[in-house]
Amino acid sequence: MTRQSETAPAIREVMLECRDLTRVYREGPRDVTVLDGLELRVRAGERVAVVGSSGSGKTTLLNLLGGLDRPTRGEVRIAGESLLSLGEAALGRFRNRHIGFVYQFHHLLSEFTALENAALPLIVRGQRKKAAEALARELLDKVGMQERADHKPGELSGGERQRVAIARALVTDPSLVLMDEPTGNLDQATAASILALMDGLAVTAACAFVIVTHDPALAAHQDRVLRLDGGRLAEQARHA
Ligand SMILES: Nc1ncnc2c1ncn2[C@@H]1O[C@H](COP(=O)(O)OP(=O)(O)OP(=O)(O)O)[C@@H](O)[C@H]1O
Repeated sequence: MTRQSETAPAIREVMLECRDLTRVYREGPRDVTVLDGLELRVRAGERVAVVGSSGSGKTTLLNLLGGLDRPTRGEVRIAGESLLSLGEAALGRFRNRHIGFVYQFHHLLSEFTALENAALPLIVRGQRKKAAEALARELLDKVGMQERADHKPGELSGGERQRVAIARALVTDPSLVLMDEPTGNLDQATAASILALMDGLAVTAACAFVIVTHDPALAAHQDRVLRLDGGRLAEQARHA
């Protein structure tokens, strides 16, 4: 007799969990509740798209998931660790260790080359420059930036800078990648190669992805599509 574990894929660990996540902004005399008791669970290797109208709170949510902002109420746990329990320095180390960011403002360092920018998270982590740059070069190859690895951000197009940011986000082999319109500036062929790279990482490295997008094709490519509305997430589609 075949055991269950030999036939069914193992249920993977929860990599990201939000409970009762609430963010209220104070605007003069009144409070604006943007996220209101939001719940979310993303497993290792799962890719989730978050869609929603402008102003629905997608950026607010990404900032809370990445520990760039603190919730008014509720909590975010990543790889079993509650972000609220971490002080600023520990949070910085935790981010470097577990989270890859691809946000719309790439914040590449202008005086460094594409290669140096992509290697930076590993250098910050204490890895030697040569080893860090070898890994960064591999990632730049995968995003089609091998020819321009020695150029500085000012000498790159918007889409090229975006690809360097993607390489930088993935170079640390993160548990969770948070992306805001990751393929927005890219042509179809380049976007397709980035999606293939993400698919590969979800499978081989069990990386979890949360991808904010207005692009229906990018959303439809993910395992689940969640819609942010009224401060909470509701499942719009499930493809897995
Ligand atoms: N620091 C802040 N102080 C007060 N209100 C804020 C602040 N940041 C965001 N908001 C408000 O919170 C709401 C959600 O903003 P957010 O940027 O998260 O939306 P979004 O879904 O990412 O929008 P878009 O798709 O247009 O980028 C908006 O009404 C916005 O004006």
